Amino acid sequence: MDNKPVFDMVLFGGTGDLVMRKLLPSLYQAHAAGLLNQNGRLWALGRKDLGRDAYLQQVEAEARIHIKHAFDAAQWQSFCQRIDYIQLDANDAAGFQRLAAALAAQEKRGEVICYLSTAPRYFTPICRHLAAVGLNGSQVRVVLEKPLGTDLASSNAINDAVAEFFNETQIYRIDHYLGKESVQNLLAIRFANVLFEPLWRRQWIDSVQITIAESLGVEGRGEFYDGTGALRDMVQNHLLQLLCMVAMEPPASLDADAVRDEKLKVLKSLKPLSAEDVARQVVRGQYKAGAINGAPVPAYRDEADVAAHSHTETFVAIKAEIQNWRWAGVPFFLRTGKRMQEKLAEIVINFRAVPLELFPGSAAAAPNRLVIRLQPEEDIRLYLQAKQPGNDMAVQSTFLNLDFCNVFHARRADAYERLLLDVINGKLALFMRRDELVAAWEWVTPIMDYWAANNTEPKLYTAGSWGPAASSALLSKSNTCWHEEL
Ligand SMILES: NC(=O)C1=CN([C@@H]2O[C@H](COP(=O)(O)OP(=O)(O)OC[C@H]3O[C@@H](n4cnc5c(N)ncnc54)[C@H](OP(=O)(O)O)[C@@H]3O)[C@@H](O)[C@H]2O)C=CC1
Ligand SMILES: O=C1O[C@H](COP(=O)(O)O)[C@@H](O)[C@H](O)[C@H]1O
Repeated sequence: MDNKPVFDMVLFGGTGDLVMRKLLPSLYQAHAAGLLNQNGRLWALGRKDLGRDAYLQQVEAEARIHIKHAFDAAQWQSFCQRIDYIQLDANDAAGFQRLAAALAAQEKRGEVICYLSTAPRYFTPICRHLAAVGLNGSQVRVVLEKPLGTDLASSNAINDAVAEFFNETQIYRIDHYLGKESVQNLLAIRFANVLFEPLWRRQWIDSVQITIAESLGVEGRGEFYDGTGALRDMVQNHLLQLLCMVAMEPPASLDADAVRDEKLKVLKSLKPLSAEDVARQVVRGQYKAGAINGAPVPAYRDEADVAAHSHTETFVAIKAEIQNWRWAGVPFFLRTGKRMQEKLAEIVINFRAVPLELFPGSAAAAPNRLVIRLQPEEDIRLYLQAKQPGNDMAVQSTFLNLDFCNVFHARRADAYERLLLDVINGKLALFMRRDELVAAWEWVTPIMDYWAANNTEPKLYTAGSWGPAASSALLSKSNTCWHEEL
């Protein structure tokens, strides 16, 4: 007896990069791990009249690249049994009728999941046409890919359009950072242990850093990126979601709304940034030519489809503050950038110094630090002071290391796999609710406004560095420095 939910997953944008590179490989992994109901089906959609065989040929060529060593020919063949291709243009009702007919012809029917992996301008016609063929009932879920707008008004317009046809509980807004194992582990570390919770507050924490650094550049997405920039691409969503996970109060349960209510409170407690605050507390950067791992890379402005005099930021650092009883006065430093020295995502909790130095023979005792590494590898390090071996009573810094890959040998699911399974299982906790999105846009709006009003030139940084010097200066004003500078 297969107790897993039966589903029909409809992939709008089925020929696109995201489906080929992330969604189908993730679904393949779930299939290979036996996590999908045997009657679960995948319907890939695209405008070309490809036919199933030609589509599958294309998918297999891509899958071999993206699945890499986990590709198994026999598993792949059985996975392909689930896949069909339907020609559909978002603006043409005929394709939706073909889709509805194909779904209706299924012997076993379950949840219908419509994954909108297209540009957001197609969301409205897609939802309208789905409703017209009856595919917006309670058994239908709709997954929305980012970017959900470029500002609050456009985000509201997209959400209003989708809300005309779907209830909030049918809408899954993806932020793939919430699917990362170590982000969820943060909840476990905080709320399944007594050790940290008493210390997790302004009395004991000096500052928090959240970094998402990439060594890649814009990778063929120059046109999209040049109209977007790092603030909209990474800060408004991923970085603020990570901040919520660090700062939220313990939820009453792990139910979707219990978790999302707590995240919303954090977003609403973020101190609004005045124009003066933006000038002082936000660093806008853009990479110039440099080298990554010894190989030369061009300046952002020389990337394909990027305007020659582009002001778009590829780097942002922000000092944020949360105005509530737990966090008042604790700076949260957020940072993201492309073409940084290495790919690295981590959360650093800097604890306060001990009130009295008892070990004068040692170098000044470094305060405790908890470093939660999300990628490239996942681990958690708790930096402590310990006695140096020998006769002197001197201490030195060392760390306890929780290396998850070595501790837990189970297969680690990719973020998209985890989130796709949650959609199939109807779990909304790791998806953004509309009010969270609104609060996040509201908080970044003064930054966008200030940059636009002042035509703020990004500060240039060398590709392969850790960003502009102003980013280090931002922290030194608070008597601290980025983790890698320690
Ligand atoms: N790629 C990534 O890593 C990420 C992408 N995203 C977002 O996901 C969305 C998809 O991205 P990506 O896959 O990279 O984009 P692509 O440009 O690679 O693919 C776009 C897809 O949209 C389809 N499409 C275009 N016009 C229509 C139309 N009129 N009717 C129906 N389908 C149409 C195309 O199908 P065809 O041409 O065959 O008709 C194609 O499958 C974008 O909003 C992107 O910003 C978000 C996070 C990461
Ligand atoms: O959403 C996005 O995220 C990726 C970085 O994701 P990661 O999981 O590889 O850290 C980023 O490259 C892209 O610009 C952005 O749209």
